[in-house]
Parts: sequence; structure tokens; C-alpha cells
Amino acid sequence: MTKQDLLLYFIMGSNNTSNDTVDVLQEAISGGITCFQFREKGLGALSGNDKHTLAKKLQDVCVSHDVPFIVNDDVELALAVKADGIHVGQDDIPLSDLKRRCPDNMTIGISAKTMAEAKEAQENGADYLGVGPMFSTTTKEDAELPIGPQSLQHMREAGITIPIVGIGGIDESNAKEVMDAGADGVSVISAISKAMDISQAATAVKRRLTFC
Ligand SMILES: Nc1nc(C(F)(F)F)ncc1COP(=O)(O)OP(=O)(O)O
Ligand SMILES: [Mg+2]
Repeated sequence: MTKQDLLLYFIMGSNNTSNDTVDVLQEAISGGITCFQFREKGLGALSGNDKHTLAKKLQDVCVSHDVPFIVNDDVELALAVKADGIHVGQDDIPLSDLKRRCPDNMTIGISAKTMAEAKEAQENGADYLGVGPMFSTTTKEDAELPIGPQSLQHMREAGITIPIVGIGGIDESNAKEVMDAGADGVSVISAISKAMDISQAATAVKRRLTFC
């Protein structure tokens, strides 16, 4: 996975849309997403074999379009399906354990909302950071208070050099602000997964990211 893959990072689970999850992913890919994270959690989330089966279906879509497939939290699932990467937060499996259990070619993303978390993750070998929440979000039920793009800029000024994805309440209206603060990409859930026209919504965000 490259830094460029992080430009428009779509995250979705079956409970983030009322449509067929596979159709939504296909539409999002046609709209220009560059990376996908399978995040199956919260009310109504699948588990066990149903979760594994959906993961494989979504991974097949990603593979057929050369889009990296990342698994949220579930290291056993990520290893079982040979995902391109895994993303975990501060309260999930420690980075050191992930490093030991995952093959070197599996990308590891770590959530960071403070400078200390960002510095620790960079020092311990995270491949990229998910920094946020940038703005208020309704998707992540236990999200903390927004830290804003300025926190991301301060991380850059303090020497955080690994790739950073901004996350939390991002849509076409505020995506450029996150990039201008020093992000390599933005992560989006509802602005795409709940749009009337999924492909058009992805394209609208992407248009704000690429500097013309
Ligand atoms: N899932 C995420 N993906 C990203 C990414 F950078 F990939 F956009 N950044 C941050 C998160 C949040 O991760 P986490 O703190 O574990 O909470 P949850 O498990 O509820 O998602
Ligand atoms: Mg997590």
C-alpha cells in the first residue's frame, strides 16, 4: 500500500447503509475511492461466519479493482482473509502485538487524537495514522470531541512524517481544509455510504482533494 492509496479512504460496514453493501462499495469505487476499510461494528453488525462471508465478498470487489482492503479492529479476520491491512485504535490490540502477529506486508493503521498518541505510534512503526475526529460525527457512537484540522497541522509541525488520514465528519464541504492542514487523505463514511448517488458523492469529495 502506498501513501497515495490513502487519498480517499472509504469506511463502511453493513449497518452504515440501507442498501446492499457490495453494491455500495462497487458504486464508491466507480466514484473514485482509493482505499476501503471494512468496519463491521455497532447496532446490527454481523459477526462470526456472516461477517467473514461479507468480508470476503467486499475483498473480492476491492481485489478486482486494485483497491486496498483494510479490516477494522478484527486481527483474526484480517489474517484469515489476508487483508492488505488492519486499522486499530488506542483501546484495541496494542501495536507491538500487531507487529508480532501480522506479516510485514500488512499495512497497520493506528488511530491518534493526541500528539503523544501520534508520536508513540510513529516511533513504534505504524504505517499510517487516522487522526480525528476532525469534525463532529454521528457514525462512531463513542467518538470523542472533535479536535479539528489544526491538531493535524500541529502533528506535522511537531515532526509526524508518516502518512496521515483525517477522519470524523468529513464531507465535500470540509475535506480540502483537512488536506490543507497536512493530511495525505481523508476518510469518509456517511457522506458516501448514505448518499442518494454513491458514485457522485465519492467523486464530489475526491474533486475537493486533488489540487487543480
Ligand atoms: N476506524 C478508523 N479508521 C481510521 C482511518 F485512518 F483508517 F481512516 N481512522 C480512525 C478510525 C477509528 O478507529 P478506532 O479508534 O479503533 O475506532 P473504531 O474501531 O470504532 O473505528
Ligand atoms: Mg477500533
